Amino acid sequence: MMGCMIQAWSADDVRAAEEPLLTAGVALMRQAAFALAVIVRRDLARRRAVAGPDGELRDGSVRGARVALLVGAGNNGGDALHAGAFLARRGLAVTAYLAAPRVHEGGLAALLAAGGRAVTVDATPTAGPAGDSATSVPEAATAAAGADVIVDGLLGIGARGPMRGTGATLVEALAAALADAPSDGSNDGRNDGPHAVEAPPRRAHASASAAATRPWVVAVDAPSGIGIDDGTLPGPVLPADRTVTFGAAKPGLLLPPATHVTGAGAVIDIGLELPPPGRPGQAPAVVRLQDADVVWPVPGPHDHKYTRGVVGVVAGTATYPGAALLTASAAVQAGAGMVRYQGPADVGRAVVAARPEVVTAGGRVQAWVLGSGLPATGGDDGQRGRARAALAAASGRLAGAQEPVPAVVDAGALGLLDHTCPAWVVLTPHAGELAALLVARGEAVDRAHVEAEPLRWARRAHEATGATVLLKGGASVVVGPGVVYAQADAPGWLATAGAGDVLAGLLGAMLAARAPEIVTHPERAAQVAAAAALVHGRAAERANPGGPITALAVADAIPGAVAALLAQR
Ligand SMILES: NC(=O)C1=CN([C@@H]2O[C@H](COP(=O)(O)OP(=O)(O)OC[C@H]3O[C@@H](n4cnc5c(N)ncnc54)[C@H](OP(=O)(O)O)[C@@H]3O)[C@@H](O)[C@H]2O)[C@@H](O)CC1
Ligand SMILES: Nc1ncnc2c1ncn2[C@@H]1O[C@H](COP(=O)(O)OP(=O)(O)O)[C@@H](O)[C@H]1O
Ligand SMILES: [K+]
Repeated sequence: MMGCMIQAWSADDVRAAEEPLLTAGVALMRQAAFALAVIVRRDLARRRAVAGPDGELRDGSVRGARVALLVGAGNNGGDALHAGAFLARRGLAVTAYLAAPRVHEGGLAALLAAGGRAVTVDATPTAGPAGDSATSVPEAATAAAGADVIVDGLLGIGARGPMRGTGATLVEALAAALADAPSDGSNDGRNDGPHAVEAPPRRAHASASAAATRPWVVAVDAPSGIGIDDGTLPGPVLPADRTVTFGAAKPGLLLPPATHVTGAGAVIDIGLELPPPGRPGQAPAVVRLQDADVVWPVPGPHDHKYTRGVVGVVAGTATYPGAALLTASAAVQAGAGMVRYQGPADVGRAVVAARPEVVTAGGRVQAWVLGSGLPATGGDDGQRGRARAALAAASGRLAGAQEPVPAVVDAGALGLLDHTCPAWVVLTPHAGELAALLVARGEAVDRAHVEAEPLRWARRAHEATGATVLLKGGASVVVGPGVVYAQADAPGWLATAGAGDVLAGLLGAMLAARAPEIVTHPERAAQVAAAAALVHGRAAERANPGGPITALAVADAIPGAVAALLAQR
């Protein structure tokens, strides 16, 4: 692994990595809790910024700020309690809401000794741990919703299944209470991943409006109740503005849908060795590429159009001619040596009129882009036949044909896969298309199932077809042989017709540029697909930062996005 990609390790691997340190007596929890407290203080100070004499905003005082700790039965609650003790010692008003009959004893003792309060939360209050009082779930939710910051320490990597018990009812009540409170906009909903430790922007603090503003929610290790290893949302979860995670990112922080409730990130180094001692060669469960990880061949003096890669496009029909232009444009803008279009003559003429770089003459190609703008059923039989022939050639199944080459199989071409594919064939379905592909293979699954468990179903599709699978969505999941990538690089504005056609063309150009390498090392196709999702997202952002975009504008923003990535080298 290279660059600065984010590696997420399974809960089991993280535990295995913690074990030797805990055996050696390293105080991992105190390290974790101290880092958590520092980040909570810093985020709070930013949110309470005040204007200095020069008019510049400066971090504000956090003294007296109200901190609500949500504390579960395990060590995740222990982290929250110890962090609360640090914060109480710095003058913050810390109250722990204990959502379990027994909580981490050392953490509770530390909090009480530091001047914090603890309240047992229960529908039918009974005597709780020493030094606390009791409250009902609605009272606790109302009180926590009125705090300046909520620290969610209900469940971490010990979570099994949907959150149960008092923690679950508390989170449900709190989520309802918070939904009514206005946000101050500190978190714009963008998830830059666990390594994005930047503090929220400074906001001028006005006590009247601050009282009405919803609290900043900091998740300890993970938003409690997410599927730590699979990124599912099996039950109640409190969406976080920041997730402070220990030792390494966890898969659920990167994978959809849970990645959308993690907020900003922060991975705290607590000295874990990963892969864990005793598991050499163990790979991270999920990887997220960062800008520096994008491999983009830069042409040199000996290159010519054929070494740069020729992309063959079989996309668009008389009914959906726009897909042809979007796919071909993206391939051109991504720097393909040449783009050859195959399709109905009038569609080809329209493509060439708009993009004179495209040729319609036949010839050798180094990667195919197949199926964008081809309906799943019916439509243009000629175009379907071309796509089927190109897919067979790409897969190496056409007697006497050229060497196999990578292929992107999109939209209507997904239904043409009747054989097992090599992994240099990359499928690019959205959730509905992935469900249809699996239904055709005997699975009982629909779009909603795929959206709820994207990793599971993308993996199933990879296993069923052999192909690399790029499952598109607000965050995209790529599954190839032995690897999983999860990219969340795009603004929501990218959810617009034709955006997927642009991704297909872009990915085709990226595969064509490295075709011989990808066919020799098909496991690398997944990394190229993940990089294409990243570049696609960056281009979308550049197309119109913060506002609506069109698919063609995304294609036209690819050159600038690539230049910006290369300039970071
Ligand atoms: N080891 C260390 O020193 C370090 C650990 N660290 C921290 O520890 C965290 C892991 O701690 P952990 O192993 O105690 O598990 P944790 O996530 O707190 O939950 C376990 C408790 O929850 C319960 N429970 C389970 N599922 C449930 C559900 N669905 N709904 C409701 N309850 C459920 C479960 O009950 P049980 O299943 O046993 O009945 C048990 O009581 C980790 O994320 C990190 O924050 C860091 O400080 C670094 C050093
Ligand atoms: N909410 C979202 N946020 C960011 N990107 C999104 C979102 N929804 C979809 N996308 C991306 O937009 C593209 C849509 O592709 P697709 O569904 O195939 O549309 P089309 O078939 O119209 O081209 C995909 O690349 C997908 O990852
Ligand atoms: K948590």
